[in-house]
Formats: sequence, C-alpha cells, structure tokens
Amino acid sequence: MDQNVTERSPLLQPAQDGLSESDEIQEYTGCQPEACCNPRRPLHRYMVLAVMCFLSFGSYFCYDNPAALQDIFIEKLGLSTSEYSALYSWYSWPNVVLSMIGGFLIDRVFGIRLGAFIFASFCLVGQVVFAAGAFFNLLGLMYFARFLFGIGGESLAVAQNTYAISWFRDHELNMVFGVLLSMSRIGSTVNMNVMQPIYKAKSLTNLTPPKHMGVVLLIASATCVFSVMCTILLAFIDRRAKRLLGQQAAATGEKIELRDITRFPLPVWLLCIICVAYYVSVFPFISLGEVFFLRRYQTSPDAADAITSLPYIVSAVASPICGFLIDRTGRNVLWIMFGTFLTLGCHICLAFTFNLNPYALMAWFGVSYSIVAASLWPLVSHCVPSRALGTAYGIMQSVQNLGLACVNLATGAIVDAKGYLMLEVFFLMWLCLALIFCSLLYLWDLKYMDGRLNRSAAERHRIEGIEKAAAEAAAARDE
Ligand SMILES: C[C@H](NC(=O)[C@@H](N)CCCCN)C(=O)O
Repeated sequence: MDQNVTERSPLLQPAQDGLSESDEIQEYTGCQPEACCNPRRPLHRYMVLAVMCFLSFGSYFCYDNPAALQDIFIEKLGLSTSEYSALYSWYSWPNVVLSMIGGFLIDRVFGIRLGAFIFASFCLVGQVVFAAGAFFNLLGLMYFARFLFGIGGESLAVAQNTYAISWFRDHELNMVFGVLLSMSRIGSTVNMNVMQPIYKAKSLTNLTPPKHMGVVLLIASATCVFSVMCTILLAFIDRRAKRLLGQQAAATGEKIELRDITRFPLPVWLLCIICVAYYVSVFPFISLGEVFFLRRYQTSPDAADAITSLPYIVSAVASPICGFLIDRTGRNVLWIMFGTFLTLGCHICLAFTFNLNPYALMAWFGVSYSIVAASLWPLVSHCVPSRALGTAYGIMQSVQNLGLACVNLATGAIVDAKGYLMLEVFFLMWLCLALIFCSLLYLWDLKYMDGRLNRSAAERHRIEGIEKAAAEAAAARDE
C-alpha cells in the first residue's frame, strides 16, 4: 500500500478528537456515513456496478450492427456474404494477439482507469470510421474500422472484469459477472431490435443506401459515446474511493509468463479447442441469422432480427440462473457436454426441419448457449494456479478469436457457394468436434486428475477445504 496515500487518507488513521469512523467519513467526504457516496457502503458498490455494466454496452451493441442490418449490407450496399462476413473477421484479427496482452497493457502501460477509457475510445473511433466507410461505400475503410473496433472491444471486457474484481468480494463475483454478461447481452438484444426501425425512419429515406447506412451507424455510435462517458465517471469514482480507502488502483494481476504457457496442463488446451469449436457455431451463425430466417421462414427483416436476437434475450436472463445452478451442482464438464449437445440438436433442427417454430428454436439455442458459457469459462480456474489465470484466459480468447476470424471468412464463402444447408452442416461438424473434445476432457480428468474438473459442488468444497488446510499447515511448518 502506498505510504503517502495512507498518510493522506484519514479513513485509515485512528479517529481524531473522539470522532467515530463514520464522523471521519462525513468530515472527510462531506457526505453522510450511510449515504451512497460512502465507498464503504454496499449501496455505493452497487451504484458503481450500474456504471460498470455500461462499460461494454456500446461494444456489444455495435459488434452486431452488421447482423441487425445484414439484408441492407447485402441487398443495398451490394456486399457478397463473404464480404459481409469479413466484417466480423476483421473484428477478431487484432484480438488474436491483443487478448494475450490486454491485461499487460492495463497493468503495466495505461492503468485500469486510462486503459478502460482508451479501449472504449477505440470502440467509438472504430464505429465512427465504420459509419464513414459505409457513408462513402468504401469496403476497405469499413474493414479497417472493424479492426479498430476490435482493438477496443475485447480489451475493454478485460478492463471491465478487472474493475469488477477490484470492487466486489469473492462471494459476490459470480453474481456480478452474471449481471455484467447479462447487460452485455441486453446491448446485443437492443441492437438487433432497434437498428432496422432506425434504418426505416422516414427522415432518412431520401438518402442513397450507403449514406443512409452511414447515418444509421453514426447514430449507433452514440452507445459507444455513452460507454466512454461511463469510463470517465468510473475513473473518478474509483480514484476517489481508492484515495479514501488508501488502496492502490486495480490491476488484472496478469503476468504474461511464456514459461507458464509451456507448463499448462492438457485440459487447458482441450478447453481452448472446445471453446473455439463451440463459439464458431454461435457468433458466426447469429451474424448470418437475419437473412437465414428471412429466406427460410419468409419473415420480414424486423421479425428475422427479433428471432436472431432471441439467444441474447434468453441468455440475458438464463446466464445468471445457469451460473447459480452450476455453482450449486458442479459437474462442469458434464454441463459443457450437455449444453453443446443441446446446441447440436438445435442446429440439426435448423438444418433439416422447416415446420418448427423459429422463435422456439432460437430460445432453445439461447438456453444451451447460456449453459455452455456458464460452465466453460469458470472451469479454467480449476486447471491453472491463480497467478496464471490471466494468461490462460488470454490464450482461450486468442484461440477463440483466431477461430472466429477464420470461420467467419469460411461461412461467408460457404453461403455464397453452397447455400445455408451446407452452412448448417459446417456448424454441425464443429459442434461434433466440440463434443469429441469434451469427451476427451472428461476421460482425461477421470483418469489423470481424479475427476477434479467434474466434481460435484459438495465434493469440490470438501476437498478444496482439505487442500487449503494442508497448505496452511505446510506454510505454518515452513515458518
Ligand atoms: C463471454 C463470451 N465472450 C466472448 O466470447 C467474447 N470474446 C466475444 C465478444 C463479442 C462481442 N464483443 C460470451 O459472450 O459468451
């Protein structure tokens, strides 16, 4: 802890002149001890969580702007499906590397407050340049814009998670991460349901399609402006609270150690393959969902967007519930297999049936997606020591973005060359690969890790309690 900060902060000094700590807070902060501006109060933390939720709202809202307007991009701006899907690839390319160093940039270069502002600003600049590229119908500029946007998008999520860990305690973190993910899903949902109505606004119809699209994308950048303002507000709140409490600014704690990577156990690499094999059947499918449902079910663009947004709506509600349920039951590997199997069933129905209700299918897709997201990411923390957790997550996001970058290029080419049935078969192949590697993970865990990754919650709490007591006893002996 910084000695200077400690000396300056009266909250850490003994109460002066008989004043209680609460009086000290009131005297120092000018606010009532129980007021929401008191950093020691839970109400203050939950107010901060409200601001934290909007840090990535703009990035999730604008990430799927192309998906919400896919018919316009293809039919009015004349993009092929391959050219359209490349808009998503260009988001992922920078994150093949940046996912590995986002935490390093926050900890060693920018700091959490400036880092969050810079990454949110990259999202804003990327979205404004994207709007300019559409306005002037310059596909290369649109790709460059999505590259800029991608630089901000994933690292902003790292900054958001770092703030969350800094402000909330262990027993609150699962709820907090569930709320943050839900808010991000709401950003995606709002995008999928408002962009078509904005595009159809009467006042814009006199513009040429490219200029029309440019104006609509510029309007969408307002969400990124709001996120940038939230990073500024949160920086002031965080600085004030850390000063009052005499604490250092938050850090990811990520030390990208190459030697850590060489020592990762096989399950980490199996999880990376499961992650990429699963997610390439989710985000690329959603990015192509509007035209798929338009053509498959003869819906309107608005209705197709509403159907495509259902996985996000369902996930906004189901993610915290699945997180709570899986925390209570454990058996994470079986949950990943179950969620992947459900997703496989959903894609089979989307590929080979024509009379099932698309709203029901996509709600089913949202539940299965929520189960996998809630069981997959927490499992990493049971595979590597906490000091290597940031590196492990960086590797997973890096592999995931490499897969998304390549698969988005492939999906566009498949649709242009073979149509949507082959696209669905392509997704089914990836989900079968995910299931195969889930099975390998289960068998490896059973044979070589004593079932550590797939323990029930009760077993995990009991065994980890024993391991913690043994570690403390060993530490005491060493002393
Ligand atoms: C938690 C997980 N997020 C991701 O996989 C991100 N790499 C993708 C972010 C896309 C929009 N910014 C998820 O959304 O399930």
